[in-house]
Amino acid sequence: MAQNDLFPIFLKLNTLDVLLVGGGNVGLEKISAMLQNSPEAQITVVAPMILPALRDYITNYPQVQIIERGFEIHDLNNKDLVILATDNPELHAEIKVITKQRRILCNVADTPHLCDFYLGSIVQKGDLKIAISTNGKSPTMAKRIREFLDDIIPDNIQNLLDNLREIRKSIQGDFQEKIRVLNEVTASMVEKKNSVRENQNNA
Ligand SMILES: C[C@@]1(CC(=O)O)c2cc3[nH]c(cc4nc(cc5[nH]c(cc(n2)[C@H]1CCC(=O)O)[C@@](C)(CC(=O)O)[C@@H]5CCC(=O)O)C(CC(=O)O)=C4CCC(=O)O)c(CCC(=O)O)c3CC(=O)O
Ligand SMILES: NC(=O)C1=CN([C@@H]2O[C@H](COP(=O)(O)OP(=O)(O)OC[C@H]3O[C@@H](n4cnc5c(N)ncnc54)[C@H](O)[C@@H]3O)[C@@H](O)[C@H]2O)C=CC1
Repeated sequence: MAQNDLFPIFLKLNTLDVLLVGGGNVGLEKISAMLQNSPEAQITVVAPMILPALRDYITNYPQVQIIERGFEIHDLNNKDLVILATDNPELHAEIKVITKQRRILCNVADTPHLCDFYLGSIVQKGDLKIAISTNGKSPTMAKRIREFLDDIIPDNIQNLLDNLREIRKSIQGDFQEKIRVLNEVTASMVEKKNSVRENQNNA
């Protein structure tokens, strides 16, 4: 079976400097994906034309900076991540060469072969966050799975997480003992799934 070789990580965008090149519809999609997840993300947008909807969107995020002009190479200075979202594929290819030389991770919207990383579909329920990727095969399927998971994961999952955090803090004993207690108190979460499976198998 084909395998998804991507390695998911969860970035702290408030501690990184992101450059978004392009401020149109695709730029708006990418910046809202970042800010919905990391409202304090440090983002600079550079583009000669900024979509009014993007300008409106970032009024809630005073740390986001806009530079209204075409991309210049020095825009890459002190950047950790770059997202390219202009309507100029040649420019994307040129910038990608430089980011590679400078070892800055780069996502080129809608151009998988130029990406060092992909954006995922994200389920958010309080502190719980699930990132979904289809290995670039079908972003629409990723979106649908997000909607499905969002629907079935209860909103009060946060209470459960908060309780587990308290239990985690209160357990005495060594590391092994901690793992044993936490496995025990969460066992019912998987037992339920197993019993559904058994019922299905018996049916
Ligand atoms: C490889 C990747 C690279 C990247 O951009 O990071 C990529 C590539 C491409 N997207 C394309 C199109 C669409 N992308 C979306 C939506 C999303 N795309 C996202 C990620 C990714 N898109 C990365 C792989 C993720 C994975 O591994 O699954 C999501 C998950 C995250 C985000 O962008 O925030 C976000 C859903 C967020 C959500 O709602 O949960 C929709 C649907 C819609 O908007 O409703 C469409 C139209 C329908 C369709 O084509 O499916 C095209 C064709 C462009 C063209 O036709 O010209 C390419 C290029 C190609 O495939 O070659
Ligand atoms: N809008 C969409 O949902 C989709 C768009 N695409 C493609 O993606 C590309 C981008 O789409 P949109 O965001 O809708 O286009 P757009 O026209 O709304 O935005 C393009 C942005 O790139 C900026 N730009 C152009 N040259 C630049 C430069 N030298 N430096 C910095 N910024 C520069 C423009 O100022 C503008 O902000 C297009 O090629 C489009 O065909 C593909 C699939 C879907």
